[in-house]
Amino acid sequence: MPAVLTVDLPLEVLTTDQMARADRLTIEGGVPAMTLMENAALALAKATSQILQRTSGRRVLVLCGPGNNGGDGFVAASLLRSQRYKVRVASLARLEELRGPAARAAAAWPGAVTSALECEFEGADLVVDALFGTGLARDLDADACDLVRRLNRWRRASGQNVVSVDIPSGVDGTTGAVRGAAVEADATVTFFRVKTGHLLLPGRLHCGALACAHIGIRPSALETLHVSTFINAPALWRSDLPLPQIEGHKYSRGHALVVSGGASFTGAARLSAAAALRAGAGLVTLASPSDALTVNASALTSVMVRPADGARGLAAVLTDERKNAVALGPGLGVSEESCAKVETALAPQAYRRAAVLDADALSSFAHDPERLWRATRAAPGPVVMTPHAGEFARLFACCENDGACRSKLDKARAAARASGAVVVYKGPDTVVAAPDGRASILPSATPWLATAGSGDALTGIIAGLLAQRMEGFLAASCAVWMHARAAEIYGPGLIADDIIASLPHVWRELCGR
Ligand SMILES: NC(=O)C1=CN([C@@H]2O[C@H](COP(=O)(O)OP(=O)(O)OC[C@H]3O[C@@H](n4cnc5c(N)ncnc54)[C@H](OP(=O)(O)O)[C@@H]3O)[C@@H](O)[C@H]2O)[C@@H](O)CC1
Ligand SMILES: Nc1ncnc2c1ncn2[C@@H]1O[C@H](COP(=O)(O)OP(=O)(O)O)[C@@H](O)[C@H]1O
Ligand SMILES: [K+]
Repeated sequence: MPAVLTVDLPLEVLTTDQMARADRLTIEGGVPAMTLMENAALALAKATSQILQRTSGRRVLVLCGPGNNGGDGFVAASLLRSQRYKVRVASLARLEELRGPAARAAAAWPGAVTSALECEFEGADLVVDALFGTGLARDLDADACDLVRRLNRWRRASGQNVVSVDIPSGVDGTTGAVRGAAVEADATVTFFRVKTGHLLLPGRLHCGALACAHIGIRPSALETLHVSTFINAPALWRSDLPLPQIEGHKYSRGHALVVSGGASFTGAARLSAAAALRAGAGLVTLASPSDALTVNASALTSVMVRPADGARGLAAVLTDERKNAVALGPGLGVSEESCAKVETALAPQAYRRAAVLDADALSSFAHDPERLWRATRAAPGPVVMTPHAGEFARLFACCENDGACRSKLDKARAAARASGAVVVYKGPDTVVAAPDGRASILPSATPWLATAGSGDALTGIIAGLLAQRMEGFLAASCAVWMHARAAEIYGPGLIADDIIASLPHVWRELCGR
């Protein structure tokens, strides 16, 4: 998928069940199913024709499936034919098996229909994939898998374009999983709202450029769907973004405390501390074990350093109420002492202190996650946890193995519910989930982010935003986006320090100056 961090897509993201309800409500409200299908086909034909004009192609092969996704294909085929493209149609089902609007769409197609299983791709300049959409209910059978794999091989060998209707056939629209085999598309035109399967891996990698078309479903349909999943884009959190005020001062921008590891593990916490400052915290202090004080102090300028040995030392530093956000984990070490430090940082207080837990602050509880959750649930302020897949598996095995958790999104939500914390489940499709059920999915991220210290920088950005009193879920979502955008702006060759150096460019974009 091309970079879409700054592309406009509607924020709400639906499951296939929610989309089916939106369809049903609209049809019950008086919009005929055929009208929705015609609108969907119009958008599809427009996108297809734009690609054909760009590539000077004229010959289109439309592959139609047994449901309404295939119906969209038949209507689009008729539209493209009326625009004088040379269109062939191949169907997976026998025409007499089609029902409802799909049957009517097929009956209105004036040309021949061949069998999709036997069709040749040679001679096509573009293939429209209208085999399966949001109604995919099980794995593709062997014949359909074979067809999809042949299509993918032809696309790679010929360099021609494939446009998928609604979702690449074979991708589960809700989980993003591949059900046997899945079409690799250059572009996907979906309808009304993006589905979770478009954003979660591996589904996202099959979509190509994703466009979302209006087909006559009113946005008010969203009210009855209780949508709680959103694309992680500035529109989600921009109005809550903390900006320095003319009448403000450094203390009004918050004071983040980052906890350093021992003498040979200090770099990670320094990255977090620098990132917290760049994210806008007015002050950042590094709480350092005495044996690491010199190395930390000699490597820092705008970040302050204070001695703090063990959990007691940390408690002493934290008596200063102005230190309103604390970050622990990077370089902390996996140990009982780290557990004690986390419990100290989360200890109930009369004032609201936010916390970010990453890396060793999570792994130290791998043998007893319930102990961590007792602390996170009792914490006086928002808690954000930032596990990568390995840390998530260690800490949230119960959510990993729960049969009801079918996707990364489900797992992150279950983890947030269990812990009472905001969970940032990192990776190329980072999911942020809040205990109240809200979730965001990052729509793209450069793989250059997979570099040592990158997660430490993210921890710091979250801490910096929390110090400025941004709400937990929004702060975590915003930090994940800023981190990815900083990397996107910097480009190839990125190392963790560059993410931090690139943050002023991200701020400039967000502030519009
Ligand atoms: N509703 C609306 O108003 C609008 C809907 N729109 C369009 O409709 C699409 C949804 O249509 P849909 O619900 O008919 O499902 P669809 O994706 O075509 O597939 C279901 C068919 O496939 C079958 N089937 C399933 N899995 C299978 C498998 N593994 N292997 C083989 N067969 C399998 C299943 O049969 P069954 O499970 O009953 O055996 C059924 O026949 C949506 O993506 C959008 O493009 C737009 O026009 C806008 C308005
Ligand atoms: N392939 C990838 N594509 C995009 N982002 C990635 C990829 N791999 C990792 N990331 C991101 O990079 C960061 C790595 O964090 P983490 O694994 O904790 O690294 P470290 O421990 O070295 O700091 C996370 O924000 C993660 O989402
Ligand atoms: K499709």
